[in-house]
Amino acid sequence: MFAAKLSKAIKEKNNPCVVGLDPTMEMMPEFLQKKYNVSVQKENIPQMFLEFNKNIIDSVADLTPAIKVQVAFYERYGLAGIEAFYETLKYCKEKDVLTIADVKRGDIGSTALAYAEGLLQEPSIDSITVNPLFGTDGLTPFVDVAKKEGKGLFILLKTSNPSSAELQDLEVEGGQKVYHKISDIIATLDEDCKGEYSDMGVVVGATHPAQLAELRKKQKGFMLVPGYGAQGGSGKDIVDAFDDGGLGAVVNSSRGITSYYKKVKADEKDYAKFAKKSLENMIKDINSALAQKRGK
Ligand SMILES: O=c1ccn([C@@H]2O[C@H](COP(=O)(O)O)[C@@H](O)[C@H]2O)c(=O)[nH]1
Repeated sequence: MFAAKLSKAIKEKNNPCVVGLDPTMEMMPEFLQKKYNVSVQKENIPQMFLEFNKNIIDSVADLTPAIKVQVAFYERYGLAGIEAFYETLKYCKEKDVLTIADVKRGDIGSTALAYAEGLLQEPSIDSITVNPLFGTDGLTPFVDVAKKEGKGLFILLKTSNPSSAELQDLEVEGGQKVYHKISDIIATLDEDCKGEYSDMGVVVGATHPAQLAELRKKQKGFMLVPGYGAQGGSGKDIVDAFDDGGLGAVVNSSRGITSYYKKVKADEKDYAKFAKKSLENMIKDINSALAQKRGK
């Protein structure tokens, strides 16, 4: 059900680009810092983040099929930060935008079930990211709850960071690498999938174009592709994450969108307008790379 909703939203908005809301103090316009008096009242930081996020959501909601919210940037500020995380997710849903809670959870089965129920039974969360390091019995509770709730998973498969090869590319058996083994396990999680795409998706970085192509052929779920923009990925790097109809993947950019006003030295009052501008640039880049691929 999640994958079907995501496909529908991508088609309606003609856009597979996802906005990431990972707020930091450095990202905040000075006028907001003053408004919330955060140099004195640090406890106001989460409320400031929430206002920052809401203005960006208002600005991009018509364009983006989904918004990814990385929990670390909220947990950093304790209970009030966690409240801002959930308020951000709720606001996305009010604006009819699907949500990806980037929580990267994973544990032994009993704990995984607690994580899965806590997150996937929350109405404002449509999908979460999951860490597969515990193997099948650590993944099964997430899969079971996701199926029951009609929610989606994005399971880490080949991450975007420079050191991802240290473990994920280790050779295991018959020339296979660790990420191949993870891919095989994920492929077994939804064998009875009837939809066009499985709700059991994967995360593969935009910084790994060859693996995007390879894993697109093996995986039945949507690909969440982080690493565009701030980490160096571009439209031409990610085209093979998509099927011929331009579906099957969403590409995330966080800092590249929310900090764009700083990059182009725009008036800080216009930060949300420039977030939209950056998203429009990203959409153009990706849609033209996809059109070029189709034209080949
Ligand atoms: O392999 C991964 C998995 C997750 N991420 C997350 O995506 C965003 C990327 O932020 P940018 O500012 O666009 O670089 C961030 O929330 C990461 O935690 C990833 O980058 N790579």
